[in-house]
Amino acid sequence: MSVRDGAATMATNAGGGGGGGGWSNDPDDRMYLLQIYPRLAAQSSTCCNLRVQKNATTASVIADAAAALGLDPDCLYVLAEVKESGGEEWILEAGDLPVQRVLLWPRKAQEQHPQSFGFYFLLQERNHDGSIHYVHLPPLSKEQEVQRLAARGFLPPPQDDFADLCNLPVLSEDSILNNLRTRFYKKKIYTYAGSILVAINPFKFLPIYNPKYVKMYEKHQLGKLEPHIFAIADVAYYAMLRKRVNQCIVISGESGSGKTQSTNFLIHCLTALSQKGYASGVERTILGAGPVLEIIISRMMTEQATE
Ligand SMILES: Nc1ncnc2c1ncn2[C@@H]1O[C@H](COP(=O)(O)OP(=O)(O)OP(=O)(O)O)[C@@H](O)[C@H]1O
Repeated sequence: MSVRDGAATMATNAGGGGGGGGWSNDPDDRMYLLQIYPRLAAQSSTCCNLRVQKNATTASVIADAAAALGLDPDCLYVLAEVKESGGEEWILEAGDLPVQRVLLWPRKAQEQHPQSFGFYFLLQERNHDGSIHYVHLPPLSKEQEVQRLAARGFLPPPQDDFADLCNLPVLSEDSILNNLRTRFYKKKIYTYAGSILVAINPFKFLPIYNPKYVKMYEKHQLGKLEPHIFAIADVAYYAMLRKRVNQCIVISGESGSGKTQSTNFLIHCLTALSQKGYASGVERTILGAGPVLEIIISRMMTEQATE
């Protein structure tokens, strides 16, 4: 492929990574900005900014880039599309449409594509025997790739903890325990698994059970706020009012895990919700019945086990 006059393109400034916005308002003659980096024997650090139409071919883009960069028109050049995130460098055919490639890149890299974004075009000479020198960029691990894309703003920053275990990118015993541990160290003792609440006993008082929290979780859709036992109480309470059907909250866990304490928090929230006044004699009565109920239930279970 030799350099020839480009039919569809207009060369603008050579040099610098800027180049202004590349999009015209009229969809028919919309111009797209291509930033092309030369990788030549006589290396220059300048980049060439071209404004081209959507149907500009690789051949015409090469011709314009060579003209804009003042390169020898008798030499053979190729245009390579670089996608660092995939460790990929792809030589375009003469008839390929570079703008179509750009439109498949992450949005941020579409209007401006400086090399630092990892998506760009390279202009390089063909070898003397006509062959093309492919360069394989060192492949990135999945983790590195995600980090780089996040650093460049193509992906949201990686989360180090998830309020709902269902959102974990990898679901395994390790990832679940790591997530619960990370949250626990941040004093987040509650985590959802869908509509189930996992609670880890902090063995110390946390200031997250005062009336302000009852109010905050009232009539809130599960999952909208940080996981909390009051959110479970609230969902059960309003489901009972709406459906006019008794609701049941199952609390399970090993001895000392905090079942009694969680029951107390639930009763506290339920009585507050039902009375709309937060000092309640009803709460005291129900809480007082708790130990009696516990003895009855434990007795029933022992009897069942011995039958
Ligand atoms: N959310 C919490 N915040 C502060 N302390 C807690 C919390 N949950 C549990 N605890 C404390 O942990 C201890 C054990 O809790 P609890 O008695 O509720 O466990 P349990 O699961 O009911 O135990 P068992 O099954 O043996 O009756 C208690 O001293 C309790 O105050």
